[in-house]
Amino acid sequence: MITFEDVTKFYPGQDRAALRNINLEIGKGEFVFLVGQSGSGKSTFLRLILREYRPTKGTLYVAGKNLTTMNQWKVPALRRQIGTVFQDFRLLPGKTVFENVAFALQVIGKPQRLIKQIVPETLELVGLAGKENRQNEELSGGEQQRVAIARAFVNRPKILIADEPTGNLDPETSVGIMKLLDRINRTDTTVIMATHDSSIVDQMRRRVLELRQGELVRDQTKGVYGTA
Ligand SMILES: Nc1ncnc2c1ncn2[C@@H]1O[C@H](COP(=O)(O)OP(=O)(O)OP(=O)(O)O)[C@@H](O)[C@H]1O
Repeated sequence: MITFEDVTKFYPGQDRAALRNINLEIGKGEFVFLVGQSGSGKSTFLRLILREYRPTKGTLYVAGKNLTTMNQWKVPALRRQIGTVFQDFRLLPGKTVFENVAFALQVIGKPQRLIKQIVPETLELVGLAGKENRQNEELSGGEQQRVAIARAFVNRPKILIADEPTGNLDPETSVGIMKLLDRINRTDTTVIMATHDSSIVDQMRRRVLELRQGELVRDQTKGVYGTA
């Protein structure tokens, strides 16, 4: 699903690479944790997959496409196959739960009839049935993150990218969010999650990729957090 072939990324004006000679493959339906200290390159890794940047060197394939050579006009189609979830939820303010999730389908031109069917199904999946008409501001942090996950998943993307999704949540709420990501992963969605949450990585025992100063220093199946 994702292949990095000797990928290096320099930001303009930087003399140290943010990512250096990354080689790895992530298969369909895998669950991968991306760990490493602040500045080790995790966000850069995720942003390359989203084609927010191109590699400076090397080749990156995502969902069968070569992102290094992909034309800019094809990027929206790529991004429709990748759901994204962030630490700070990024919901549309002043909108209801239903509207936040429906919006993701409206912007890609799905008919209203379909939206009325799919949104409630997805809200049920994430444990928010009955809360369709709540405003974001009336939700707990964990509930807001569930809305964000519903929005990311409502179009059934092949890949879900989660950048510190539990970073603003207490441990108990975080466990609920991880159960949800696990459930989504079991639908054969590839999940890549950057995190500093050692207890979650240690509990889940999934593949762990560790970056250190832009280099891949560990690729461990059923791994642990294990970074200082
Ligand atoms: N837009 C940018 N321009 C220049 N340098 C950047 C830019 N974004 C990131 N960097 C640099 O690239 C390196 C990797 O940063 P990156 O944000 O990928 O790390 P990270 O592991 O995601 O960190 P964190 O855990 O704090 O989010 C750092 O040295 C950072 O300063």
